[in-house]
Amino acid sequence: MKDDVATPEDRSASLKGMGTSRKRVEDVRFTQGRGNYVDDIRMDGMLFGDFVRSPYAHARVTRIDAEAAKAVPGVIAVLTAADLEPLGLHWMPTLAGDKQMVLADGKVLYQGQEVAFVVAEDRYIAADAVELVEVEYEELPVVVDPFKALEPDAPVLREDLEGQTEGAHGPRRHHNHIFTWEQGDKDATEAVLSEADVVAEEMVYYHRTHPCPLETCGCVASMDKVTGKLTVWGTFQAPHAIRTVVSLISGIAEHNIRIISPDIGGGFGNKVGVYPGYVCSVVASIVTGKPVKWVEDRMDNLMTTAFARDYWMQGKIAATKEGRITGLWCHTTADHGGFDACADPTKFPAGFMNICTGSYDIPVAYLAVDGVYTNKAPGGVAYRCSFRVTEAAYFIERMIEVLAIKLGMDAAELRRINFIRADQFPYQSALGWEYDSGDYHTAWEKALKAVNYDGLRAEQAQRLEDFKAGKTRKLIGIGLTHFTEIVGAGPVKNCDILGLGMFDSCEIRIHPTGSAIARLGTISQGQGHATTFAQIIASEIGIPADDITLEEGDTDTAPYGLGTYGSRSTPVAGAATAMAARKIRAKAQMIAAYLLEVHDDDVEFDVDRFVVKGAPERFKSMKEIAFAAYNQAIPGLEPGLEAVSYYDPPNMTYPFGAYICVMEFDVDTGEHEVRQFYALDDCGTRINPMIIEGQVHGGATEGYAIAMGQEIAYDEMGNVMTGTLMDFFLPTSWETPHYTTDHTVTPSPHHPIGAKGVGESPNVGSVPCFSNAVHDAFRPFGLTQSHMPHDHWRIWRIANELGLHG
Ligand code: PCD
Ligand SMILES: [Cu+]
Repeated sequence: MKDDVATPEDRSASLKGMGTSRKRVEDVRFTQGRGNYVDDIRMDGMLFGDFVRSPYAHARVTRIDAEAAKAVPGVIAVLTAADLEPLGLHWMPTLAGDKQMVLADGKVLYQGQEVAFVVAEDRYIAADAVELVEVEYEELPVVVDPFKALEPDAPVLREDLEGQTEGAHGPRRHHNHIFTWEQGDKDATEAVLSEADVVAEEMVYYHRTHPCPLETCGCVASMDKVTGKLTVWGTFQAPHAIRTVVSLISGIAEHNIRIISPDIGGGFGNKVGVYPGYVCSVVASIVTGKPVKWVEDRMDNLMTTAFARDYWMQGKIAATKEGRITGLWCHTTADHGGFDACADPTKFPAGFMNICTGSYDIPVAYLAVDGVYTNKAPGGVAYRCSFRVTEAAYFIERMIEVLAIKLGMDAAELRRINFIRADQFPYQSALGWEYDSGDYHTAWEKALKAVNYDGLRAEQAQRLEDFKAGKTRKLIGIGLTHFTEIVGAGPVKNCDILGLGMFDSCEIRIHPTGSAIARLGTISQGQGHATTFAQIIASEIGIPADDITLEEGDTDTAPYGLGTYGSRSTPVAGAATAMAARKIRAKAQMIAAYLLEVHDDDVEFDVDRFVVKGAPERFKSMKEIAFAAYNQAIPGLEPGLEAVSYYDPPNMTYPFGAYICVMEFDVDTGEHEVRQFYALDDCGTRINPMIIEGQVHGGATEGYAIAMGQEIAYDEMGNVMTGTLMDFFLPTSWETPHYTTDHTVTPSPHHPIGAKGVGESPNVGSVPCFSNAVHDAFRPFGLTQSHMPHDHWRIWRIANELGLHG
């Protein structure tokens, strides 16, 4: 038999298990135009919805006249808040404990807000009719600046909350104030700051941006009046949570709701939240008895769905003369827009921003975050870090640079002397986290060596001399970052969303002939879960990954899970997958021992079989065991071979990375060139190195976009200045830098396979890296801090303000 002669290495290779760069199975479908996205769904009699949106950022809605729109042939209905009110659906709960208007109820709070929902026989008729809905607005004063929003005489944005001094996250001290969240020891930190040798202080702003996935948000809602069953296909990153929310707000029993996330064309956090379009489509389907589709256009998506960041972070960092950091202080003003619609775990209204001590051993720290309402779109979920770790990493990595300037020190050296040492893990941070594992010094040295750091600094110094001598107009900037991520929300004891604990799940069913299907509570949006989760199972139970079907996103078949965001799939659902596989392996072991007529303890697992200890020629392959399981394998033992695991992780995982980039800046035009970008990631055990590399390329490209040009900008009237791809920067292959990827492996001690997440890391790490390169180039001329995005105009302006234009 072939089986008998194959070496364990050959057998292992044929499984395509963990550690192999297995090709992405989903790409066969995607590259041949056979993906199935929401907009591909077509049903008999399907209607289309489109929104009338507010042109004003703050206005009272005094009259809505839909008569002309309703008269258009093919228009079926026009919904307004007045129609939703009797159903109690004119407002909906947000994932952050706030409530949000589904359709304008008396006033609008941001440009693009949903005012009325037109339902028609086709999309074009709906769009035409939208133009005919007459809405009268009475303009109100607009606030787009969160600091101005907190002034005593600022206009009242949320009239529905007037007089409410208690919010979802504690006391409110002003009519536009949402919450104050405090972590750490304020007094101790302030004491350290007042006595320190050196204190560096800076306002670090992380601008408002947007993930802009290729596919916009959308859904098809179909209420079957005969069966009473509501099915909704949609771009949902958390299908089960959506099902529960729909049940809670509609009163439809949860078993009568089926949520399906088909293929998703990129999520990046944009598709975590609940949008008015979903609610309106469901209501319209119930009212009309027909399926209703709603799909945003690009402007809808950019202007109204979950934005990212918009954090003003005032920082102070204290150190000794030698550069040992002694304390960190941060006060953040967080601009949440018109409604607080973030998707952070309940106890963390500013997400995990308290990871802002970063990779450094900082004895005391204090963080306060004030959430503020402004006349901008709500959200704050996205992107590539749902939980504000990007903001935290940007803050600390900028503060380190600012401190290095103040100390007159090399920033690589400053990091080195402050890193948490390998022997300090598990490490308790001053702001309350227990970092599971890390080896920062090793990663840092490897990175510095890989780019020849000293050589780069010498070249940079030479260039500076040449610049001063008038021989060149280009400066070199070296960007450094060492980030620590926190992903895998999360232990149910401290992480829930709307009361739903953030565990995750996997169910595996082995078929008689030894192939299998696995279903998870997560949902891939392009990450390649069908490829990687099968690899975990392959390694755990010895069935080739190619023989395993992986399914996600259908709430009628998948076990309950909290979905995919915050790089939680690998840390949580990945762990559930390994645990479910191990349950199967345990039963397989019993069956194998019985068939081999030895005691359970006398067989051991060997790649794809159980062998009798000391007698490897006596074995039962997993294939044989699977078949036996469907007969009376062991008298009295229940037939079948399947298992489910609901996994509540004991801790988060803490991936980290060392990123270095080299950029050149043309002082006269403000143009830049990314000469080199080196990314070392440590995500613990690596499941699929090729997919990890793809994640790093994608995340770093998004980071490049954010740092160097991407922004959702508003004018003072609250108009979105960047609502189309003409103004919103999305890098193409032309602008995208070349990346060098590298890694170290420090497994997570508590994760069953030692894996940590990686999807978010490259964004968390690359933004400060690019931004630090900009600042580094101009450091010799006195630049300490300037706001992103560092587009050509802003870089030109820096050069100009520093007097470099002669
Ligand atoms: N160690 C390791 C880790 C990991 N991995 C892989 O990698 C990936 C990823 O993972 P993770 O990290 O775990 O993550 P997830 O959960 O899955 O996902 C999520 C993320 O993911 C990322 N990436 C991506 N990609 C794509 N393609 N698309 C998309 O959309 C996206 N998104 C983004 C985001 S944004 Mo948020 O939502 O904001 O929070 S979060 C996020 C997958 O596949 C996995 O399996 C491996 O292999 N290994
Ligand atoms: Cu995150």
